[in-house]
Amino acid sequence: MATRTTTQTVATIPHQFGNVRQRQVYTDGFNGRRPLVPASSKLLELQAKERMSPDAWGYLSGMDETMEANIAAFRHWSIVPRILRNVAQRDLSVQLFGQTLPVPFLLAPIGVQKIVHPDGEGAVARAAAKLGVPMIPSTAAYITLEDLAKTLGDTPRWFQLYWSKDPDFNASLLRRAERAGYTAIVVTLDTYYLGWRVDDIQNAYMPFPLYDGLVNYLTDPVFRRSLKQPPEKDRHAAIQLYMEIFGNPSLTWADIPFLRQHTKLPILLKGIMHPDDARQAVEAGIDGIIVSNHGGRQVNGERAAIDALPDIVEAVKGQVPLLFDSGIRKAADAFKAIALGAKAVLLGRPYLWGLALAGEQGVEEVLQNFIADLDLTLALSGHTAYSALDVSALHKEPV
Ligand SMILES: Cc1cc2nc3c(=O)[nH]c(=O)nc-3n(C[C@H](O)[C@H](O)[C@H](O)COP(=O)(O)O)c2cc1C
Ligand SMILES: CCCCCCC(=O)C(=O)O
Repeated sequence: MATRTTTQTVATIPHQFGNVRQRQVYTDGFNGRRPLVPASSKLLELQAKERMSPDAWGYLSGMDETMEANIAAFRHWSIVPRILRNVAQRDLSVQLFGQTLPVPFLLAPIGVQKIVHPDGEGAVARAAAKLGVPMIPSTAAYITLEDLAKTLGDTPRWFQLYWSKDPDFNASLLRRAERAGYTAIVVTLDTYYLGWRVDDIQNAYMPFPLYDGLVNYLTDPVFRRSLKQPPEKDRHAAIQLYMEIFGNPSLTWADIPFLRQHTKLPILLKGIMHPDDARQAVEAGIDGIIVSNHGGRQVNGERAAIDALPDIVEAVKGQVPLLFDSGIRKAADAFKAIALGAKAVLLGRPYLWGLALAGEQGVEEVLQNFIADLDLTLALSGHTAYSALDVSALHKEPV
């Protein structure tokens, strides 16, 4: 099967993938069939919007101002290609926490994916596993972290923790993630409340009453013990408890040791936008930082994430790896974030748009396109490895 061959190609020779895929698209025309998803992220977004229910679309969009700013701000930097540098052999891999990731991106944690497609996270995990692209399942997934781990097989996986008000439940999730072979913990710190999302309010839409989206809670022994009746007997009480404990606005830096006490895995904090917070994270012994404004879904009017990255790079001084997300729509965005100092980036909404359009295969095509674009962008800019990029590959544009 043509797609299967491509898949193996990515896993084994990622440095040539851009050309391979381009040849496949131009000469074989995907074995005579049209692509399932557009290669253009703008078209991908438009088609996904047409396919999705207005409620789900509103939820995915979140807020407008910062989301748009995230994308526009990539224009503050441009790539300056170099020539005659022998770029015939290229390396897309990056080393993180002792692991080699085949490509410099991971799939961002995104909750409640079944609102987009009935196969939800399962389809995403299968596509990720085919291509060996690392995935970060959300606490708020529709499929348990254990089942997603089985689907992912050898593909690197990190677990995203929503740090709830119940310490025993948090400890239980961390234990489960370790047992299920996750190799890092991503603690999201910008979502103790959901932001003021006007589309959801207008549509009277919030996905969290969807009982099925709480499987990591419903299957957890600690969560179950806190209920008077099993959730299967009293769904309402389970949902109430979930809503009560989901976010913890009382957390402070003094709580960070709790994480260390309950996991041996590398811990990354997601949602850092201020250099002082980055410094404090390093002082607290955190292993990595994800510079992110949650895709502009939490604080409308917030600074574009890519604009926050250089100051954080400066503050952290290479003491721990930095990752980046919020607004990555094409390889050039990833290239810029990595040249500015991120080790790797998290891909967010675009893979959900692929999911909305064509399930597992849609996600797979989005990822293939992204990898091919990454490879060609590297080659045509005159570089051979993402791990060796630095800010000299960019020009800062006057704003
Ligand atoms: C629908 C949706 C749900 C999300 N759910 C989570 C989540 O469960 N946990 C989390 O840490 N981040 C979550 N995020 C944020 C993403 O991890 C990531 O930060 C964001 O999508 C990046 O912005 P971008 O998609 O515009 O590139 C979600 C984002 C979206 C769009
Ligand atoms: C149904 C649970 C909501 C989890 C939060 C998902 C999220 O992070 C988001 O931005 O939305």
